Amino acid sequence: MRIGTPLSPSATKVMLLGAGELGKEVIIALQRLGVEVIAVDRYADAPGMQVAHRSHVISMTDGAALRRLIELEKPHLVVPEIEAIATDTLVEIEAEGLAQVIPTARAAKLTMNREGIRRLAAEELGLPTSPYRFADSLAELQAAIDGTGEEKGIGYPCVVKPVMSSSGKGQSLLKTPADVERAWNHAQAGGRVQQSRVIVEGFVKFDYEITQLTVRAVGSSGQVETFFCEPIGHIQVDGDYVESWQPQPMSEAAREKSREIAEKVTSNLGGRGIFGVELFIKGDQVWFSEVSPRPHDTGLVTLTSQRLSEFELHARAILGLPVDASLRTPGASAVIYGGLEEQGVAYEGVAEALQVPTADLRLFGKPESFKKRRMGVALATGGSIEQARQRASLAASRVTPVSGKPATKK
Ligand SMILES: Nc1ncnc2c1ncn2[C@@H]1O[C@H](COP(=O)(O)OP(=O)(O)OP(=O)(O)O)[C@@H](O)[C@H]1O
Ligand SMILES: NCC(=O)N[C@@H]1O[C@H](COP(=O)([O-])[O-])[C@@H](O)[C@H]1O
Ligand SMILES: [Mg+2]
Repeated sequence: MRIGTPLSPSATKVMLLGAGELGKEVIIALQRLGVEVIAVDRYADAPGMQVAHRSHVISMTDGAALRRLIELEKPHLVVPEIEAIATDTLVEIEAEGLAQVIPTARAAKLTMNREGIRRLAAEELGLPTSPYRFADSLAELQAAIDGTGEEKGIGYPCVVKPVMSSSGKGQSLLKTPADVERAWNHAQAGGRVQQSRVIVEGFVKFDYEITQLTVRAVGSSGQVETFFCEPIGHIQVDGDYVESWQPQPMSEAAREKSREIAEKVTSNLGGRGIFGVELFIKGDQVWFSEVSPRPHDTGLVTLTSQRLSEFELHARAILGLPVDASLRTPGASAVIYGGLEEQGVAYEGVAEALQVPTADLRLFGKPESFKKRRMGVALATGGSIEQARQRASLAASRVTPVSGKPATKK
């Protein structure tokens, strides 16, 4: 593997499709290795665009626009950073040999839609998952929950999600029949793309949930091998992550099963790169939930807890370079939300946050804040997970997004 000089004919060129907080860190890792990086997203000044060599604003679900851009830029690698992409175009691009899609175009296509990855995991690979059904209308959703003569329903409690969405958008927990219509309407409003189909899943009463970061990278054998990071524990509120820590203590049996499931699903998806395998754990029992064939938001903790963060691991793996997935120290991350709806916000309390021992911050630089938009993250390490979590949460709580408008003179 050789790496060229950016902005010269020898450049090694990587295009990120999606340039949010996760892409920004991947881009920084690639920049450090002397890679030429092109960032793409649906809006200008996305976090990753601020650290890339150049950027483009397009609708990434528009296949023709995506193809034109790839033909123009001729990247060696195309790296999806979000799921809502014209993945059929990626399949074509890969087949035509125009660029290599990370980890594979098929992985991007299957995981863009909850139906693709769920059917692969449960029906083809036989992995344990929550019971599930799909529905295209309110009536079908009700029938999927209640059951029909011959088919048992999912029942209550259950979870309804648009088949294409992320970070909990459009997701509802249903406890009684009175919740069904609201859940259907919420899913219709919350999907990332225009798509009415939903999945309804039986609610898994897990003890805790983890992200099993799994890296497929060239190993000492010269072949692609599988490497596991220590499990990441996390807390989700309304389907969106608010806190994560590493390592999550687990029984030996649950840890082994988690790695087996992660190995099965990632080796089927193939290619090189990092995957975030989401698993629910109860005692020694493990359920597969979903997988991101890319860095995972809960893995932001690895910026402080691992020798190589999940972003550096992704950068190395996709370039065919060796990886080291080892833990450095217990660590934790805590999310900083926008809290207000405004462009160009400012952040107060940064110095106070960084006074917390071991604390670090990432402010993503998103041009527009929404109440529930993730704008930054606090990181901390500690002698124990508890200490790291307390420090990260304290640091996050000290950062306050405020109006960035100049104060008007009286
Ligand atoms: N069937 C279920 N049983 C219990 N909890 C669930 C179930 N499905 C989802 N959850 C809870 O909601 C969270 C988000 O669900 P899921 O990962 O499917 O949504 P998402 O929109 O893809 O989120 P992200 O993009 O952040 O991964 C889970 O991590 C879990 O806490
Ligand atoms: N769970 C998926 C996830 O965390 N994705 C991350 O959030 C960004 C979108 O943020 P936005 O919605 O604030 O634009 C994505 O670009 C990615 O970095
Ligand atoms: Mg998830």
